Amino acid sequence: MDKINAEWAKDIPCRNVTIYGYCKKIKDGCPFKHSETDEPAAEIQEPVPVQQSPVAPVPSFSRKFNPKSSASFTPMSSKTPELAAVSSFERSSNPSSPAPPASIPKPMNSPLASQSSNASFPPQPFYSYPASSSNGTLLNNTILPDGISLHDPAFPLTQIDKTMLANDPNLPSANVPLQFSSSPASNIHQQMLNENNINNNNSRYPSIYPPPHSILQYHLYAPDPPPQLRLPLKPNERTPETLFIPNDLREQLVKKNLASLQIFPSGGAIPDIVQDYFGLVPLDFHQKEVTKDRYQGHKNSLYKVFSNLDGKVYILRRIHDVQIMDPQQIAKPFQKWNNLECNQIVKLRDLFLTTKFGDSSLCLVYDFYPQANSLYEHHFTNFPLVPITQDYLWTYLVQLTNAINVVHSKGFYIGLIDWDKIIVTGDPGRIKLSGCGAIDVLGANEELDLHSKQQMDFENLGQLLFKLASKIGNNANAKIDELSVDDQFKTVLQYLLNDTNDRKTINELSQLFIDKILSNVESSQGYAEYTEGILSRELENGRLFRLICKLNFIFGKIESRVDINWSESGEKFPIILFYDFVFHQVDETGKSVMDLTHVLRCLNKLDAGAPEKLILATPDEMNCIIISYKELKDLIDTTFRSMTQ
Ligand SMILES: Nc1ncnc2c1ncn2[C@@H]1O[C@H](COP(=O)(O)OP(=O)(O)OP(=O)(O)O)[C@@H](O)[C@H]1O
Repeated sequence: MDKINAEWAKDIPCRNVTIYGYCKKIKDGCPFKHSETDEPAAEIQEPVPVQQSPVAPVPSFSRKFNPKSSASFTPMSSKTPELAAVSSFERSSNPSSPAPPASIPKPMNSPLASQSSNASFPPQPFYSYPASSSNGTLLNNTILPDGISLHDPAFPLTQIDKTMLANDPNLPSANVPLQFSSSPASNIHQQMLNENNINNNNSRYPSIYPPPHSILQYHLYAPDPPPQLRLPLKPNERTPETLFIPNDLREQLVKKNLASLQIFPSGGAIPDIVQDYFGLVPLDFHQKEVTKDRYQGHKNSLYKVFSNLDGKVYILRRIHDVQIMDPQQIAKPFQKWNNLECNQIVKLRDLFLTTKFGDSSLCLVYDFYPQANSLYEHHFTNFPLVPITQDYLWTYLVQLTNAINVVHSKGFYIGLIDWDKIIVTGDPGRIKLSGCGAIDVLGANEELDLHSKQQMDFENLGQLLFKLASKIGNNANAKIDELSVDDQFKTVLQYLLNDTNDRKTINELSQLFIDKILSNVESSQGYAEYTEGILSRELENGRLFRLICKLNFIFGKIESRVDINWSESGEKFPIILFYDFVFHQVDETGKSVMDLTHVLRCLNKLDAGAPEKLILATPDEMNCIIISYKELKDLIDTTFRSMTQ
């Protein structure tokens, strides 16, 4: 920053002009290039409408636009409600059609593309904002497209943003409460709904999902190198894997997110909207032949769907061509299964009849578990195959016994326990019964009394475990005694498959493997602690990321190079020194020191505003400042605030 000889700057266009339309430092001798016509913003003329159109009177700016000072900044003013009718703001070469809204400023003071004052901008980024109330107060839990929370005090809104949000007729008004879920997927969903409102104000549903910028690119993360390529670490060095979430778990979670966000081309035989659900993606792509009649002779299909009520992802099972006259036939099973709380049963969320598929279809909506496979697929068809072992058999037995216990204690029965109808939702061998409730609605097994139906559950469980056990060592057609499992497991199978005993109870059953229940509790607890530990490693990432963003917003701005406040005697100079102190440490030989612990320690103290003092020295070590983290924090906050006003 050579302030005395500013010759180098004379050919560089002034950023102030680019951003604000004028340079307030011009009178103080700003050394950057200004064109002759540059004048203070107050003199900028009111925007002149290009033409009066009955559809959309859109202002066009004849000069460089200065959103800060221009009182006429009404990007989507409520005075021009017809603007909403301009669908998707496409560029049009037709002179009689309304011009697109010109020069809408980008959020967060990003430079306007001011080279052409009539340039139109793709509206999407601007309108992906969540709603604001009329006084500009933001609703809670809203996020920017890049995931920065708008109500985060670290990122107060600029006046431009507030004006834009407050005046935007495309955004829902403050009195329409928006239901934001805390899940990222639903935030994205809400954002997408807002985006869609631009394209078609009459539609409540989005046409594009997910918006391209929200697709997670997990393959862009560099994987850990193979062991032979790993560099030996010094005692104080750590690999990212030991500090942050392990790669395989992260990839697994990212894939789950991707699976949730998956879309299917609209049109064709699949309706766009079914009741409160949209974005149907067919799920049952597996190649297996359906040999069983599980739904009283009715065909069935499975879709992943988005709910328009809460933005979450669900699965929708459609049972084709069902005629139900009595509403109670739907209401009663729904109440039963919807109220059931059991970790081993996929929750039924909704149940309705619809004609959207072209027939009278019964639709059952359940929780969606991304990347879940059926037990059969998990162990016998999908790649990589997970070999079935006796440990798996025990854990499945424990979990399914719990499911039967919960259901029987409520006074009903499961009816369907099969390896196609059990999904594996995660480690270690976590399973859930899916598809519960359907046979109740269809009135299957009506000839049986409750006791017989419940006894059928024990038998179904026995048959499932027998089929699984016979796959260990490939003992097809073997008898229980010939299976490659231990005697304790054989005893359980004998109990479950004993035709002569029609008084089986959960108590008797669980006594046969009480030790396995205890070890199951132990392993579940261990896994919970492991995941909690990983979660705690990631705990501060978001906060520190926001802090680093804040520092970077204010550090190294071109204007600061000519601003006296940032010079060695200026009040902002400690920020420059602190930035160097955190990130540009060198050892006594001048070699860079990259110590993550040092960075984290400094940033944490800064964030907390610790009273601890530190010495900040200039690179030539001729000057130094003693300052506390608290003072630095205040200085950085004031600087950041002044930039955002
Ligand atoms: N709740 C769920 N969440 C996520 N994926 C699921 C869920 N339920 C099922 N799936 C996936 O959908 C696939 C198909 O399930 P489905 O219950 O239709 O099995 P199926 O063998 O086709 O049964 P059916 O004979 O009833 O059609 C499963 O293999 C599983 O991968």
